[in-house]
Amino acid sequence: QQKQPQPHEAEHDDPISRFQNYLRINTAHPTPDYASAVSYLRSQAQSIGLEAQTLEFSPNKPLLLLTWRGSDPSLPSILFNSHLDSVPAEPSKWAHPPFSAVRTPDGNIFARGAQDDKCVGMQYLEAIRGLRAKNVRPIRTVHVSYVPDEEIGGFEGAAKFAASEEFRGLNVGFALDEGQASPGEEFRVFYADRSPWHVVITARGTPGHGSRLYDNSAMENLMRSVEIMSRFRESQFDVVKAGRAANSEVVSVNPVYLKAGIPSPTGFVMNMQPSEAEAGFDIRLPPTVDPDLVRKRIAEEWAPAWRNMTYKIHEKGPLRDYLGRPLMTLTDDSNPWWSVFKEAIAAVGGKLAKPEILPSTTDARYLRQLGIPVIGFSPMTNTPILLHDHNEFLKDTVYLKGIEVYESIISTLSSFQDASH
Ligand SMILES: CSCC[C@H](NC=O)C(=O)O
Ligand SMILES: [Zn+2]
Ligand SMILES: [Zn+2]
Repeated sequence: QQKQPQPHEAEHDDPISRFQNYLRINTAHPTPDYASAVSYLRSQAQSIGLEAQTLEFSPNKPLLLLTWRGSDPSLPSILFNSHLDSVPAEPSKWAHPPFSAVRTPDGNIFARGAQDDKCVGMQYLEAIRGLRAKNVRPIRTVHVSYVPDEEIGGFEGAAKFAASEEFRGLNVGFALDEGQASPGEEFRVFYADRSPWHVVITARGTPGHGSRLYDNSAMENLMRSVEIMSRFRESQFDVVKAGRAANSEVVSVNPVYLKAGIPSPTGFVMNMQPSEAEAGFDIRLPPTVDPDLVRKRIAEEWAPAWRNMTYKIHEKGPLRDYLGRPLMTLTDDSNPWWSVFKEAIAAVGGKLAKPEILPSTTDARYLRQLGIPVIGFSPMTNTPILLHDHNEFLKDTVYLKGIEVYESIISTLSSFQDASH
């Protein structure tokens, strides 16, 4: 029987309280409190006996790196990554305040970040705490990183970390990063992310009186593009609805803003047709799609110059690794890390779902860009997918099971010996 949450729960020192403490630090954008999060995690690392260093690749954007030294530091290390930041929350839409980390009588812990991804960040630490208590000593060195700014692209966080001398010095052979919750019994695993493009299309055209019918207005030009893009969106979605591809295996094109009109003190001028109109789209490309074909489609169909359109493609991160290969981690027996990972899951009675492409995007892409194999994984079974949603929560028993899963993963991976890896 769970007790009602009490304000003094933060004083307790058990895995759930420590998770709640981390969740209560407001690291939501646009003003994430990174300093408090890093200071809390450093104190946890110290109580476990891990080495800690804070790196700062951009001012006020600290990155915490913890290290559990292995007995054979010549072997490539293993990295467990998570991000410090969260997306914002609208408190009025939540049943419990988003930074209260309230635990309800049925064990659900409500907080922004409970699934994305403060759970894994703390579970890594709890697993290491548990292993050290059992006197396990890793052969490979284990690193745990807490990076800023994942939710806004990772450009000042993981991207700079991956490009740094410090990172090169870690000699990372394999990494784990966040995944997504699984509503069923099987753990979901992700071998790739989709790459985000933010695309802005702008139409120009003839201005004129609101009563006139004429060709080539900016609005007409923009709306024609929006129709064409909507049709493409539908065609991709149809493939998913027909069961021929997963959501994350097609190109998603979603309009996110429309901007046009001539402002007036009371809203917009209603009897003038504007000379400029703009729309913004969130586009996601699976690694299996040729980006040049999408570029061509944008240039020729979605924003053609002959319809007085211009466009900007903001590519948010890399699409290929340093050898020009799509950013995918092999999940077959040719990748020994994958086999060892599978073993570790089976050892705690876990079932793995068929590996998937993540519909969204994580910092894993910056590591895969370096050729490092990365698996996206957040051990949450029987859990609704609530990342970025209202009332994000994680059940206490699911959280605790995840610690056990990581104990198995960390001990198995860190004791894996193979001459060529
Ligand atoms: C521009 S990169 C954005 C990264 C972000 N990550 C998680 O939600 C996402 O939108 O997928
Ligand atoms: Zn995340
Ligand atoms: Zn997120």
